[in-house]
Amino acid sequence: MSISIAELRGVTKKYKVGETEIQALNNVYFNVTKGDFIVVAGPSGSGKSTFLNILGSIDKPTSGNILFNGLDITHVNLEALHQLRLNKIGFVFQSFNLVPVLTAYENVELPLLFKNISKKEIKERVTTVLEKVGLQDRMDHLPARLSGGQKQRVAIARALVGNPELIIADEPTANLDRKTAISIMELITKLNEDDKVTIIVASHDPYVIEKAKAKIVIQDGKIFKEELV
Ligand SMILES: Nc1ncnc2c1ncn2[C@@H]1O[C@H](COP(=O)(O)OP(=O)(O)OP(=O)(O)O)[C@@H](O)[C@H]1O
Repeated sequence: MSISIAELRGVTKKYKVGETEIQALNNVYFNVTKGDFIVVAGPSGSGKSTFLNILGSIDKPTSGNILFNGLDITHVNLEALHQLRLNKIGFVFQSFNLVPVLTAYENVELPLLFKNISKKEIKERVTTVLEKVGLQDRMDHLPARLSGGQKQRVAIARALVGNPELIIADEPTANLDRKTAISIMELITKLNEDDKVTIIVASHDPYVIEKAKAKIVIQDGKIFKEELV
């Protein structure tokens, strides 16, 4: 039986820009289940980031419901959403979003500082996850002294360090050269295959699409195609 991690039920998202209303998502139903590795494709501006942000509770829908682990979280308070993101979801962004004045180690450590975990355990977890992404010899480097691929590995380590149930990656290879993009996707694929991490990733990149186990396409705010890759 498949276990639901995150689910959208009839989700619509509208943005207002001056007098104009933009409908970024239009009555979307979708369920991410445990162990999935889904790629979200679709043209620029079709609603991929909006879809991921709502799935990851970074953003709220205009109407419709969001469930996480089967519980309706549409109307829970900000503190509960913060705890959900901290404990259950890891985010990876196209532009890495690292804190420039913190080292690789400190960037990965950051989410754990909001949790009640001993210093010893924090050190063990940060070191283990940085080793997993192959950065054991770059822990003390500031982001400015890392390559694009290394920065994205730090971001992946930061997303993983809290042992999340779901990793959401928004165009994780878009700012990387081909070779680096391939090594980042190999890492993400391995996380899904070996550690059974549930992954949903937005991308136009054919290599990313090829690696995923399933694909959905969003166009004009609707999911119009769902197929196994
Ligand atoms: N904060 C916002 N305010 C107003 N309009 C927005 C906002 N965020 C997104 N939009 C609009 O919503 C639509 C969907 O945008 P979204 O970023 O979700 O698309 P996308 O598929 O991720 O695009 P891309 O592939 O270019 O990143 C677009 O028309 C965009 O201009």
